[in-house]
Amino acid sequence: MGMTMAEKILARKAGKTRVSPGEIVMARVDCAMMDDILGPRVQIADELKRLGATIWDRQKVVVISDHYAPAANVKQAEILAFTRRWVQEVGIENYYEGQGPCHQILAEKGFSLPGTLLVGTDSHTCTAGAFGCFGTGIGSTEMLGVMVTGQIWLRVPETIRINWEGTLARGVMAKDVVLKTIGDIGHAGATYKVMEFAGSAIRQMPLDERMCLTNMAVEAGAKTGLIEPDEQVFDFLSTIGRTGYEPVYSDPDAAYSQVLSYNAGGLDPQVACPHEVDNIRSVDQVAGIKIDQAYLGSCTGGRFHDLAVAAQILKNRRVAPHTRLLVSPASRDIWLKASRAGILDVLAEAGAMILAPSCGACLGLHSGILAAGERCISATNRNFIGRMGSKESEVYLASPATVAASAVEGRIADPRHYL
Ligand SMILES: CC(C)[C@H](C(=O)O)[C@@H](O)C(=O)O
Ligand code: SF4
Repeated sequence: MGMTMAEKILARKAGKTRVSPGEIVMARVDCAMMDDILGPRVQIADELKRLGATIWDRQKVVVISDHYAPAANVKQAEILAFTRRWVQEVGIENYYEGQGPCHQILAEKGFSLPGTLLVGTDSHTCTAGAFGCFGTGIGSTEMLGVMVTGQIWLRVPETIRINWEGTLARGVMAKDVVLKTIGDIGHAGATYKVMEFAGSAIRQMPLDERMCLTNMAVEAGAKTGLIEPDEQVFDFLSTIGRTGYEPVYSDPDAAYSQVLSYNAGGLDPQVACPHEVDNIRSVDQVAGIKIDQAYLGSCTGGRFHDLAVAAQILKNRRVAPHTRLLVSPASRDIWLKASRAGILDVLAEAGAMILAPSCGACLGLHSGILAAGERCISATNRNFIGRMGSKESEVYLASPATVAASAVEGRIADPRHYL
């Protein structure tokens, strides 16, 4: 019996030749990421001091201040100041602040490497799976253990194989693929499993799009999402000078707990309605619903490809007068690239507010909070009650294309009419 790529990575990290689902292993971590919310200031720094412990390998630790940066109030500013001081004090060189959501930064800086194990104090650490890296979110207590030992115990998850074959229609994006998948299996449909995305539609996707798929795996409860790495991944890593990793691939006779198969050509744009990610409708079922805000951004929907598609739709058009379009590029690099390509100009000319790369509006912390009774269509990954502001606001999740088309009409709209 063969192994899935998740099993192969965990076997490697546990120093074993093979592992099976259900088995508990002690795995060596390749990279440990802490963000500003659940990172050093949530006792990790204090406990390390109390234990008199040192960090197992500072080169393998990355700290990213993204949720609170730039600070919206004194409390956030204090947390950022604490985090900054701490990395200095303990000598962590991999510190990034205000450059964008951590999962995008981990990818850009080459910490999401094929065949490796990455843990982070943020649930969307699964984003790294687009690079063939087993990335998973852990709590702060668990992270304290990793800081001291460099190891973590994990139960080997079962894997669900999700095949998408064929070619997506124009105006249909990875976000639609993942919303459709989660709509079918439910928001707990992959609990503690791996979602392995495969098939010709996935292979055709740019890396930016693949990251949207793996990013949302946790929204179905998955331990991680994975995609077999290919030339696109290797080429990207070589441009940033990362070498020496060893990719893994699933064996043809690997065992899956479930196999789902889809025809990409038949997919319509999808929308997740309030207040659950699996409350899915196709766009034509909800078209016409009035919106107050449209949001393009986050570690799900603020990458270069997302902004480029939105700009195609918004070029020579205007955001509807009663609607706000907010754009937060997912990193400083994306901000610069989009700026140089003229994309930010197109968006701003259409009436968009261009914001700093940050988590801000995605989780209702700052830069775009919703008032009671307001409705937002968002390229992000969560639409829980109150996620982006008031408990009496509503969030609809959709692709960047659908968000852009909706901004033009001021109502939920089908992007295929604009492309
Ligand atoms: C704040 C943080 C713990 C959280 C997460 O883990 O995902 C956040 O990034 C989110 O998207 O809700
Ligand atoms: S989902 Fe939103 S809040 Fe969470 S890491 Fe991504 S951008 Fe930040």
